[in-house]
Amino acid sequence: MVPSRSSSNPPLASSFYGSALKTLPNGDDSLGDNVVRSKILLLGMRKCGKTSIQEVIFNKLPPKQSFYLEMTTRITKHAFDTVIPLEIWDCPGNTTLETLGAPLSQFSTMIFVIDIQDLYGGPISKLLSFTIAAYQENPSINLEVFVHKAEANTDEYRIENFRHIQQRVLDELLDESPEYEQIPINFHLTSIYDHSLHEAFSRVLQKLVGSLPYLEDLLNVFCANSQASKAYLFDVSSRLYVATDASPVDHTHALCSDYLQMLNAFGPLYRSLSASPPRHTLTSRSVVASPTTSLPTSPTQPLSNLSSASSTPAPARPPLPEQHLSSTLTSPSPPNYGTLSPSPISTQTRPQKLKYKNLFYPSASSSLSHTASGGHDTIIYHLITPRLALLALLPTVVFESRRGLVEYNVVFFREGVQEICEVEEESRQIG
Ligand SMILES: Nc1nc2c(ncn2[C@@H]2O[C@H](COP(=O)(O)OP(=O)(O)OP(=O)(O)O)[C@@H](O)[C@H]2O)c(=O)[nH]1
Repeated sequence: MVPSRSSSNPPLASSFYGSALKTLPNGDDSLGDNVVRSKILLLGMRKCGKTSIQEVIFNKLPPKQSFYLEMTTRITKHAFDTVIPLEIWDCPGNTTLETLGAPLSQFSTMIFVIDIQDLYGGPISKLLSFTIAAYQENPSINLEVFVHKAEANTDEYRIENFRHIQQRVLDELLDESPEYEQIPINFHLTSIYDHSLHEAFSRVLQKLVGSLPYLEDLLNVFCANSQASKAYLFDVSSRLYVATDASPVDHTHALCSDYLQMLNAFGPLYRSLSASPPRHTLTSRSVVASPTTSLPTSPTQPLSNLSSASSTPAPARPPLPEQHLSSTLTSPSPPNYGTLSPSPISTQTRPQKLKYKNLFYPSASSSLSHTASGGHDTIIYHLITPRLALLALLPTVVFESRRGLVEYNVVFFREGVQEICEVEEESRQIG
């Protein structure tokens, strides 16, 4: 089936687990869903790949099918719910400041797409006019440039063209006025045919998530206490990572993204099975659906603290079991696993949050062949909220010997993330 961009019938995609993308009917200004959405403006010349970017990330369009997308003739607004609600404006190639029909101050982010194979004169002068106007109207706007279709160039030309575009934009801004030198513009090399697009868009998204430092703190603590070498909090549907721990993002991003894609593809096959309680082992050892997890109680911190942008240190809540795993690893006598059996993670009767009540949290794991360091790693997946999942890598030996404790740490991690998400949602409710 050829995907059409001109359809005015929402939704394009939705699912219970995962994010939902809705296309707003032409002319509609809002979804009427009473939430404040962060608006992202997607601009560029004709055929530079704007709609492909939006469709591949948010509507699971197979990249090769982007060839059949029709030309965008009117501004199309897409609403997408992840850790924060987004509204993406896909603009036709001939959009100007006058025809945009909205002040640039409304937007949190402007993404300007430049085809790496294009002649750069036209796109760059358009980029400059939007950048200067955006900066004057809204100095705090995030300005992002996607140098797109990067895979079409050889490695050598890709980097050369990327640098050339970057330099030319900065030079021309400076020519306009010396004060524009300070405009912060971020450049990304992207392609729908590899992971670069998801990685770049993830970085764009992260700048909009006010609670990012807290999510990162939770991931750092999880990694430290579970001996994980890397952990990501992914939006399940779009496969954008909304946060990661402090270690550098490397090839593990592609690994986790591919694993999530595989689970997204096969997950629905298991859903009906896992609907019946209590727990079902779905494959020999790799995919497990757990029933609703009862979350351990811990003292509640005022939720407003979590969302404040002040320099307050990491919130007192959620209290992850500090050193829990590491201390037991060095403990001479084996810990009492008691209620720490792998799945269900905890069966204690604890107060549950209404919002996440009656949900079940599938998990999965797979052991990987030799890693660069020569050892074996295991990749784990745990659903954290209906939209977010934790993906992490840890040594297989740790996973096999201390799986219960790793999963116990996941319970605390989940509780922390759920609270942060609740705060984000509350702060964006209108009325
Ligand atoms: N090689 C390559 N082609 C791409 C990439 N992204 C998009 N394309 C192709 O570029 C062409 C135009 O893509 P669109 O998404 O329709 O571009 P657009 O900017 O929305 O076009 P208009 O609606 O005319 O403004 C299609 O043939 C896509 O398959 C990419 O990363 N690499």
